[in-house]
Amino acid sequence: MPPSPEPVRIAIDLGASSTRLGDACRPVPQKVLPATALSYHHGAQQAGSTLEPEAFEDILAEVSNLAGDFQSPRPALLISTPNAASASLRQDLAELALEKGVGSVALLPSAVAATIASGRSDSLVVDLGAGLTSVASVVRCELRKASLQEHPYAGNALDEQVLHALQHQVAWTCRVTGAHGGRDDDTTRKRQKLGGRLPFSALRLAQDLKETVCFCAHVPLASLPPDEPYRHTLPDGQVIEVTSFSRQVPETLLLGAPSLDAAAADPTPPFPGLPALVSEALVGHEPSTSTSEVLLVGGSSRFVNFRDRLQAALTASGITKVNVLPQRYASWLGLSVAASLGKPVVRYHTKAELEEFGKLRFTA
Ligand SMILES: Nc1ncnc2c1ncn2[C@@H]1O[C@H](COP(=O)(O)OP(=O)(O)OP(=O)(O)O)[C@@H](O)[C@H]1O
Repeated sequence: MPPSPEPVRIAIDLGASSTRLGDACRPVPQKVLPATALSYHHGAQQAGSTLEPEAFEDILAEVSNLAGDFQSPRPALLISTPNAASASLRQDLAELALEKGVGSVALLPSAVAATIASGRSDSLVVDLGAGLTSVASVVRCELRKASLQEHPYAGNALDEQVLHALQHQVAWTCRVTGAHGGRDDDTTRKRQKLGGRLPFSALRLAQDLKETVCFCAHVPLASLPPDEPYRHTLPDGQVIEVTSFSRQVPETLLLGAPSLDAAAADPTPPFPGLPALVSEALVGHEPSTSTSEVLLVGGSSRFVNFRDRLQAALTASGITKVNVLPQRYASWLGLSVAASLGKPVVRYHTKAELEEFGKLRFTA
């Protein structure tokens, strides 16, 4: 009998801003889907959040496209997600994938994937994404849970800071509800000052501004004199002044920020700043490993001067070097490498296990 063919291995990197997926043999994702399973709001990444199976349908449809179909040989999935906050989310996706006909599933915390992408087996990973900032120690390709620090202050929160800074400068074009409370109506578009519910276009504009005009000052902002006003023209021709927020917004990653929803019934805690998170993580970090270096990943770490400022801020914690990976999607690359390494880095779970225990039992 001829040996059964190897299953196609598909890597899925579930992020808050997008889902990256593709054939795990390739070093870059074949598809980048806009965020679906993890919503824009960081609230969806709180521990214990669950999602309806429909939230994963477009992801599984893409897996089916990439693998040909779910029949023989059934694809093997390798899923990377933020480290702890969305544990129930990755469990849901893994179990649903097995029920839909995927052959086997493995999970890799994103800190482990980033470590593997850097060519190491140990590191202290600082990941600044869209929904989550996390610091985690990885030893011999395993996440040290005692070290894990996560906070929902990341790229999305910075977008909200930019919006807040713009609220007295910009009139937004947005859809308003029709006169009879019906659904949004193109004919009732009006210009209105920012307030109440934010139009998605406003958040998108804030994100673009953050990525293009915001940067870190080369030394702490408090030690610098006020800068000259700088004007920027928005796509609709409005002119705004950006100096009031362009350096302040990324600075909050280092200095910390108050709770964004302090008035809510269940507000998120204030963000203590990255140096404080790293100090906390170092308490659970094994001293035998590379304690003097940090691996910095995630889209929100890409501000000009940010790496150097972080390195300077971490010297008090004994960190002498902050390394960055040049790849845009470092954890996807790590998944791809892990897929080729196989065991012991990756442990695949099957439907038989799901049927026997009623739930998959992941260690990470
Ligand atoms: N050049 C840039 N400067 C600042 N921020 C950027 C830049 N490029 C991307 N970002 C921000 O990075 C974030 C996306 O990063 P990333 O892809 O690492 O997140 P994710 O993996 O989807 O999210 P999470 O890790 O929270 O699940 C977005 O908030 C985006 O605006």
